[in-house]
Amino acid sequence: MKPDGKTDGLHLEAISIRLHGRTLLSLSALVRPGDILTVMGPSGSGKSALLAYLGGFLDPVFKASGRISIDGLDLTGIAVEHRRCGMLFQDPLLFPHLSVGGNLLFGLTPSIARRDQRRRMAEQALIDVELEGFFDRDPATLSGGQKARVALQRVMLSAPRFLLLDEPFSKLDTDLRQQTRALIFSRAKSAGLPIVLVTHDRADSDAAGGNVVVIGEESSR
Ligand SMILES: Nc1ncnc2c1ncn2[C@@H]1O[C@H](COP(=O)(O)OP(=O)(O)OP(=O)(O)O)[C@@H](O)[C@H]1O
Repeated sequence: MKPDGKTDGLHLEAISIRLHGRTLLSLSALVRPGDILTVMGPSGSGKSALLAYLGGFLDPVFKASGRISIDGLDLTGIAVEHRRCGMLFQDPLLFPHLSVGGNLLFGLTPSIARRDQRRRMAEQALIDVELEGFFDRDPATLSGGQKARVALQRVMLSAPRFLLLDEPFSKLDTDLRQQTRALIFSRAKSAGLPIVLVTHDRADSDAAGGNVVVIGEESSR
C-alpha cells in the first residue's frame, strides 16, 4: 500500500478516448504488479490508441482524458521519455544497423556508465533467454522467436515501470507463440511489472490469466 492509500500497480482511472466527437472507449482498471490486463475488441475500436495514451504518445487527433498512475506516481502529464514504459509490438523492431548486443546496450540506462559492466549485463540478459553467445550476431540472421526474445530483453534492460504489449506474438507460429508468451509473462511477473496486453487471440488472454476488458462492442454492431 502506498502513502496515498492506493494499492501498488498501474491505475487507470476514468480513461476516455474520443475521435472526431465519438467516444471510442471508456475504462477504469487496476493492474497489480506481475498481473496482466488483456484488452480485446474489434479492429478500429481503439486498442492501439489506448496503448499510445498509456505510453504518452497518442496522436493529438484523439482527445483523451483520465488519470494514469503507477505505484502512486501520477504519469498523466509526464512525457513519453520519462514514463519508463516498455513496449513490445507485432514486429520486434530490432535496429538492423546494430548487432544483437548493440540493440541490448541501446536499452540500458546511460547511468550505468562502465562499458564492461554494461556489456556483462547485456550478455547475462542473453543467457537468461537462452541466447548465450549471440552478442555479436546480426539481428537479420535470427529467427522470429529469437528476435522476440532480444526485443524483450532490450525492454527489460531499460528498467521499465510497466509493459505495454501490442500483439507481440501474432507473427509467431503456434509452438513458438506459446513459448514466447510464457517467457514474457514469467519475466514480467518475476520483475513485478504490470502488463497491458492487446490481442485478438483468446489463447493469449487465457494464458494471461483471464483479466479481460472488451472495448468497442457497440461500434462493431
Ligand atoms: N492518426 C490517426 N488519425 C485519424 N484517425 C486515426 C488515426 N489513427 C487511428 N485512427 C482511427 O482511430 C480508430 C482507432 O484506431 P486503433 O488503431 O486504436 O484501433 P485498433 O483497435 O488498435 O485496431 P486494430 O485491431 O485494427 O489494430 C480507428 O477508427 C482508426 O481508423
